[in-house]
Amino acid sequence: MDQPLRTRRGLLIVLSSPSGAGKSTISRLLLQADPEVTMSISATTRPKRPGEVDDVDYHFVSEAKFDAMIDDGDFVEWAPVFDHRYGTPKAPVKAALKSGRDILFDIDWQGTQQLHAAMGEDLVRIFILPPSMDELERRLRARATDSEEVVAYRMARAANEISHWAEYDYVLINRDMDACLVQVRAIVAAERMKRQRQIGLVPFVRDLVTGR
Ligand SMILES: Nc1nc2c(ncn2[C@@H]2O[C@H](COP(=O)(O)OP(=O)(O)O)[C@@H](O)[C@H]2O)c(=O)[nH]1
Ligand SMILES: Nc1ncnc2c1ncn2[C@@H]1O[C@H](COP(=O)(O)OP(=O)(O)O)[C@@H](O)[C@H]1O
Repeated sequence: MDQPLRTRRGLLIVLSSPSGAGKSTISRLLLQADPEVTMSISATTRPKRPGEVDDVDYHFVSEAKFDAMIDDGDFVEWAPVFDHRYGTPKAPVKAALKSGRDILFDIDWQGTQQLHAAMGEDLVRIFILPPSMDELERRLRARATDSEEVVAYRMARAANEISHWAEYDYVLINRDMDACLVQVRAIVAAERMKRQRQIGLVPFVRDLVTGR
């Protein structure tokens, strides 16, 4: 009898934020905590940072390969960000949704708008704000993966990314990482229940009232 309760459509969960606000960290913690969530691994033309692993953090590809992926219709969305291009491969998204699993996207506001246009119904958009611009800069430096120049460029672009905050369904302030993760998990839990009500509960309620 509990089988229908688990039947639900997969969610498309988007996390966006200015660079350094904490979305990669929150994504990693959510994936560790919740086996029903898979990560969408983007393709990018940006160089690999120290510690990043190809096909785990990103699919690091050449400009020519990225062009070919566009031409082949491999992306559900793609956009230029910080002088590089980033795109979401279509096939893993389809596979996750078909199997009823949720898929998590760490993408910017441009990609979020495109996903919304393509598959808005099951999209859950979460925007992460830093507690202050000073703290954002401190986190970018503390991460110690980017040069001074790259940090300055990302700070200069932060206000533009933040200007899209109101296009999101939920807006969180990442002061404390644990508290922020609790909030993200609460959102995911509530959004799942919404879909269960729409799909999984229909046969359950039918059997309930007919006494089967
Ligand atoms: N539209 C789009 N944006 C992406 C994609 N992958 C990553 N991004 C965004 O590109 C921006 C830069 O990402 P990254 O170079 O990893 O820097 P970080 O945000 O500082 O970790 C971030 O805002 C990401 O959310 C993608 O597939 N599509
Ligand atoms: N709530 C927080 N408090 C303190 N440091 C944080 C917090 N959230 C993230 N960080 C740190 O800030 C840096 C940037 O976080 P990251 O997840 O890489 O950001 P993004 O993916 O948004 O660019 C990392 O060193 C991370 O450990």
